[in-house]
Amino acid sequence: MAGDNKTPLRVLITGAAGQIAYSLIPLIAKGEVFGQNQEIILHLLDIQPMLGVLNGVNMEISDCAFPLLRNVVPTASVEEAFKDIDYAFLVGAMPRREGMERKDLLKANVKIFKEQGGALDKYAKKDVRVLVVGNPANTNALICSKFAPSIPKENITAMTRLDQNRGMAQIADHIKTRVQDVRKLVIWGNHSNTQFPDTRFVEVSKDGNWVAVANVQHDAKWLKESLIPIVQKRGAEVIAARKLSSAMSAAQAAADHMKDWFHGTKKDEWVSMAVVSKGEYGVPEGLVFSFPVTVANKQWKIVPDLALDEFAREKIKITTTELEEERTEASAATAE
Ligand SMILES: NC(=O)C1=CN([C@@H]2O[C@H](COP(=O)(O)OP(=O)(O)OC[C@H]3O[C@@H](n4cnc5c(N)ncnc54)[C@H](O)[C@@H]3O)[C@@H](O)[C@H]2O)C=CC1
Ligand SMILES: O=C(O)CCC(=O)C(=O)O
Repeated sequence: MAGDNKTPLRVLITGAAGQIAYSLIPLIAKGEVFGQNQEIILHLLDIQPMLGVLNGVNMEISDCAFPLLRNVVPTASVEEAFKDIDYAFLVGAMPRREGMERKDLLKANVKIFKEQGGALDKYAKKDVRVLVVGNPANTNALICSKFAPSIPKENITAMTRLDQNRGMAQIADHIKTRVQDVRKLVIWGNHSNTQFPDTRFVEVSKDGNWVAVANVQHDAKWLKESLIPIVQKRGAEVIAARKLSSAMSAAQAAADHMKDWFHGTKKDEWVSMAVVSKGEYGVPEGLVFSFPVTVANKQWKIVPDLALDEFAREKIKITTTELEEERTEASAATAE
């Protein structure tokens, strides 16, 4: 029976009248994130001028007749939206248009995340788990956490799962296998074109066994060099084609991120999440940085002791420098 006897989870989506939310809402309401026995109360936040559109979205939610959906709270009130929430997808922010870099969004968007950090601090449950999707996602998460001092820093993460999914799909296509037969692609760093998609640990399932990608037919140069710019520039490529940024795939990645955080990762599976650094792999403390993680009991853990060669170190340095610059800019913008 839908929901069983469990208490419903209060799940917030911000930017709820926007395009990512439109694809994300049904994934959550159908039980694909928190499970088929978990009832949900959806809190949907957007800004006042979008309330008419949000009302239309709410009508469609009703028309879907989702069995797991106990209630919907569509609102432009930050207090109402963040009140007692268990999980938050912070999507609402200005998206990039053609010709812009994600960091061009920084000044406008970090102010939103300063306000929402304050709202998490004041109104959300203290063990709330947060996924920041709105760009620049890593630095927005850092700012959000800075203004939510009562929420553990580990509970505020940012999304690089779309980059992981993009890379895994490209690899599967390249070596002519199924995407579920590829694992351990690592995204290091920023959700930007400095990110480092690292293929050195990739494994492929062959005849029922996982083997290093080096042991299957592949083009080593493509894997080491070509894949990196493909993944780094995929967001811009979609914008150029659609005249809008990725939405269906972003929603799927957000659902994947939260599902793994909620249910845990499979044995020997790594996923990439941007999480607060405590200095792992030489990344400065406090940056929200994408690492390979495993998850158990709703706690992520960075995969330890991976060897970094000169190439990897250089790439990680580039994305680290960008995140440090973003942190400086964001601190200035939120002090204004
Ligand atoms: N981390 C990632 O992998 C990805 C991140 N993104 C980012 O996600 C964000 C949203 O993208 P879309 O849904 O396509 O944009 P959209 O423009 O369709 O929707 C954004 C929504 O956010 C709302 N919004 C703006 N300020 C808000 C506030 N203070 N509180 C609540 N809602 C607010 C807007 O009114 C709008 O309805 C963008 O920043 C985009 O760049 C998009 C794809 C992937
Ligand atoms: O690239 C962008 O700014 C659009 C959204 C995004 O972050 C992505 O598609 O990866």
